[in-house]
Amino acid sequence: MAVQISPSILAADFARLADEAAAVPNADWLHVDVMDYHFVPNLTLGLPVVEALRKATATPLDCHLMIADPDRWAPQYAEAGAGSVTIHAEAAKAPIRTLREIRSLGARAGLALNPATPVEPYADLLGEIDMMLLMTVEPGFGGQKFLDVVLPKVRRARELVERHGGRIWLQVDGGVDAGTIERCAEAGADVFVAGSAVYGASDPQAAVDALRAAANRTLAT
Ligand SMILES: O=C(CO)[C@H](O)[C@H](O)COP(=O)(O)O
Ligand SMILES: [Fe+2]
Repeated sequence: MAVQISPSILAADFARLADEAAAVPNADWLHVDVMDYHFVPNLTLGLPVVEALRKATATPLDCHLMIADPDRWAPQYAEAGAGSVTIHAEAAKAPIRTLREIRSLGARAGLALNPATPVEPYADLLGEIDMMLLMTVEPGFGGQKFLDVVLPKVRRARELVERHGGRIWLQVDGGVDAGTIERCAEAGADVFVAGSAVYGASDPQAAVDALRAAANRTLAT
């Protein structure tokens, strides 16, 4: 399992996004939280910003759509050049069609589950996805406290993914920092989103390196 770190620009300075992307050249992805005031009680950014970011950085964009109608909008994020597009299981009405469309447009397809959404009902969809995102906070805001209660689900998701061939990435998102990343890695996550822990640090690049080292240490033991 190769550890990947995806800094969330939700915690970056929105007035200086190109500089903030350049501040983490060692990141595997840039995590882009799209919120629409409907699926979550917050509003962030949408397609025009993703299109602009795409031109401003070579780091692939990991778009996390917290929107009420992902079936309608997700393909456009793939068309805008996102390397990965993740939709929420709680919001999608036609997840199989939408996940297939994302893939057909050349992006990786992700399925996200809120903290209280069980993973087992989605076991049959593993063939349709490249990544599963397990929320470790309630979606909507950065800087929240990590929910330990999700860790057993991370373990169960890892077992399902392994039974399916181990090809699917397992991402955790929310409250991931130097104090929680080891528990996530130990439970089986391999892609780590970190907002405050990266952009709240005085040296975001060093914070990415430290998170990666902590996750790798856990996987080595
Ligand atoms: O999807 C999200 C919130 O809905 C964010 O990606 C997440 O909260 C990252 O921020 P932090 O690391 O500060 O918790
Ligand atoms: Fe996110």
